Amino acid sequence: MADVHIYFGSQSGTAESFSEDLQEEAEKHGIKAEVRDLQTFTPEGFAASHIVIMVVATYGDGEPTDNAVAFHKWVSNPKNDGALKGQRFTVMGLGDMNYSRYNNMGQLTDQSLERMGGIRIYKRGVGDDSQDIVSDFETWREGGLWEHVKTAVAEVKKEGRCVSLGESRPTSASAEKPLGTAVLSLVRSTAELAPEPDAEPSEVAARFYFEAERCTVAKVRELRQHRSLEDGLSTMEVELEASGGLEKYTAGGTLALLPRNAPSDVSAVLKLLGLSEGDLAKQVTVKAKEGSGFKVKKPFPTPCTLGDALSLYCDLAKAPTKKLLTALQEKLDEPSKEFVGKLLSDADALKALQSEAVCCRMHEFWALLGVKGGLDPVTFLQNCPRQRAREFTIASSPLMAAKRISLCVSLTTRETESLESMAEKLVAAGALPPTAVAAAREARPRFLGMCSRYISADLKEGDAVLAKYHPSSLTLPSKDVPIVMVGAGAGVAPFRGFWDELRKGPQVAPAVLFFGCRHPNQELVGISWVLSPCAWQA
Ligand SMILES: Cc1cc2nc3c(=O)[nH]c(=O)nc-3n(C[C@H](O)[C@H](O)[C@H](O)COP(=O)(O)O)c2cc1C
Repeated sequence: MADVHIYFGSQSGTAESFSEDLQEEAEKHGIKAEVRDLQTFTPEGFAASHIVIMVVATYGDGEPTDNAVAFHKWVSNPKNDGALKGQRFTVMGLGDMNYSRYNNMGQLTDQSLERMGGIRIYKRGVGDDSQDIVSDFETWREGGLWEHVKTAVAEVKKEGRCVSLGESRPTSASAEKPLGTAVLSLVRSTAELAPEPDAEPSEVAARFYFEAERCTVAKVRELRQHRSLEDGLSTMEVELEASGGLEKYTAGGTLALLPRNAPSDVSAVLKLLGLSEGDLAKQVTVKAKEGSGFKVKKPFPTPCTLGDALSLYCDLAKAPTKKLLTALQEKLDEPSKEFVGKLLSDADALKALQSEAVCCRMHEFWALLGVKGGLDPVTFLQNCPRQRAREFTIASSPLMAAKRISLCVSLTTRETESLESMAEKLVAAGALPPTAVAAAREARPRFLGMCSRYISADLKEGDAVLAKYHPSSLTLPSKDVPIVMVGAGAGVAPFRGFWDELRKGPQVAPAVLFFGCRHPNQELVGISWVLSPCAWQA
């Protein structure tokens, strides 16, 4: 029975991975900890936890993540005051300083748990995703978290509280069957596929793959006259067929879209796995290690092609995580195995290679270690960091185009810090082999946003994408009042949808839209669709 339950509210996986780190660290401190997804929240189960660590992100406009909606509703209801009497808690909130309701969920959760009778055992942490959220998390954790948790564990034991396993168990979508271990395998064709066990997503990112709508791209259009990926002046208009859950979209809402890795990154990783382009058509399938009668947690929907697994569900634009390195280490040859061991025991060196400043991609990382092939494909697929959907504000209105959703996407790009200089330092420290410096010289010196690169360079009419709609609190005023809208670049997106609403709706008060752009000679196409409705201005 766990001493501590670590609950996470996460949309794109950060809070989830921080929770896993906390669990690992708790074990090192001799504390038994269990990570729980707030998706499985029940009032009885939560109240039965005597010590909780909450890691909660904020979404929308100060709102809970999808998996924390029920929990947030429950803790916000004053009728439940007192329901958590004596529960020990601490909260780590994740947010982004650029949002007006910065870290709202961390703050509200902290206040609510106290109001409900909980005892705060350690200060609330605040992580800012616009700066260095990992450092914020580490600073919070290292400021005395475990000492306070240990004291709380001792207090709870002294009070003689014991948690009955039955009442504290979270519920599960397919709870009837016991949970088995998922084992992936690769088969040559669909004819060789066996029936798969019942399954649920293994992590927050994976839930998106299972729940998103598969929709068709109706149009992709460049909004600038001079398109250049490298100078960052690519802005695209994308139109998607709004099917299924997307049909209820609203202007100003959010569309989350799953990107694909760059084909060159997929090819480079294929070589590392000892496979060729011909193998992309192979099928990835899952079974339960324990046999039939067990359900499993799947990392992504299967059966699927190896091509989809690598380009859609794995994030190949990142250096490997500790989890992937640990899983692959045993099957590596010397001296790569030894260097992986060194990086796993040197947290600073690994963190430097994973940093956003250098943006070392998957194949670039392995090149630094001198690994040219031989990584086990199944271990890689099972443990690779998962691809996250990226969110865009919708730039259309269902009043104008009920079955079409438009997005306006600018390429995100910047120079990276020199991987070569970093490699030199790590070679000098013995964390990388001497060949790493030459390998680092081959790395791409620019960061290109994962989803904006995909949309700018690869997406085309007729393609299928995975997308999910989220409502937003960004709406037009309900009263007929004068409106001023100001948007620069792709930031004009929600106002384009609002403009359409205003043209179709009963508004008589004047409205004006100011559009800002960098180069009058390069952005005429973008301006044309923004300015033409201005003629309507009252
Ligand atoms: C669409 C969207 C809306 C967000 N809204 C807020 C917000 O209102 N307040 C805030 O502090 N952070 C906000 N954030 C930032 C996230 O909370 C932050 O990136 C966090 O690290 C995400 O954690 P997760 O990966 O566990 O979901 C928002 C992020 C996105 C993508």
